[in-house]
Amino acid sequence: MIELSGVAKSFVLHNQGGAVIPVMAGADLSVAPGECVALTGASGAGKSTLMRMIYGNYRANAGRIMVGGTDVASAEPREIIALRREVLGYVSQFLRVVPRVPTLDVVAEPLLALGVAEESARARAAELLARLNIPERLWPLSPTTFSGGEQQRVNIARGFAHDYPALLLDEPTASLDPVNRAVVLELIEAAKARGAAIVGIFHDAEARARVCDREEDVSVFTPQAAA
Ligand SMILES: Nc1ncnc2c1ncn2[C@@H]1O[C@H](COP(=O)(O)OP(=O)(O)OP(=O)(O)O)[C@@H](O)[C@H]1O
Repeated sequence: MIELSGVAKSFVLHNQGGAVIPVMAGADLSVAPGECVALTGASGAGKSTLMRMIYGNYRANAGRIMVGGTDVASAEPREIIALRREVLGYVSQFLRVVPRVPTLDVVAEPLLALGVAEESARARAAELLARLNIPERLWPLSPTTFSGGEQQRVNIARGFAHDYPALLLDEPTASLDPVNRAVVLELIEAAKARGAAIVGIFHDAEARARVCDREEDVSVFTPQAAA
C-alpha cells in the first residue's frame, strides 16, 4: 500500500548562503495493508522528514513514493489533494484548524469532503469525540482554546473519521492520559484490522511495541550510511 524506493532528500537553506543539508538517501520502505511500521532513529535522523515526504509536504529529490496507485514524489498538487481526501490520512502532533469552526464540524469535515451526508458525518464525529472523552458541552465550540491533550484528541478523532486505506501517525499518544491513550491504541488496532497500512512515529515505546509489527530505523538512510 505504501512503497518507497530510493528516496533522497536534501534541504537548501536559501537564507544561509544556499547551504545544502543532505538528510536522506536510498530510503526504501514497504508497508502492506493491515501493517503498522514504526519509524525509529535518533533525534534528527529524519523520521519527520520521511513522514512529510510521504504526505507530500516535502518534495523528495529522488526516488518513488507510491501510496495506493499514486507516486507522491512526482504527483501534481491536485492528485495529492485527492489522495489526502480519499486514501492517505495524517494525524499530526498538533491541531491546525480554521478559527471559529465548532469541534464537531472539525471532526466531521473529512467525511463531508468525501460527500458523506451531513447527518452520518456528524454522527460518526460525535461517536469518536465521545469515545475520546471530549465532553459534549465542548463540541459546539472551536477547539482553538482547548488544552493540549484535548486538541490532540480532536485531531485524532478527525484523523480516524474516514477509514483511510493508509495512515500516518506522528506521536499519536504523546500528551494523553492512560485512559485516552488506551482508546487511541484501540483505534489504531481497529484500523489495522480493517486493512489500513500505517506508518508512525512513537516515542512511547510501550505503545510502539503493542501496535507496530516492525520498526524501520531511518538512520540507515542518512547519506553517510547509504554511501
Ligand atoms: N524544513 C527544513 N529545512 C532545513 N532542514 C530541515 C528541515 N526539516 C528538517 N530538517 C533537517 O533534517 C534533519 C532531520 O530532521 P527530522 O525532523 O526529520 O528528524 P527526526 O528524526 O524527526 O527528529 P526528532 O526525533 O527530533 O523529531 C535535521 O537535521 C533537520 O535539521
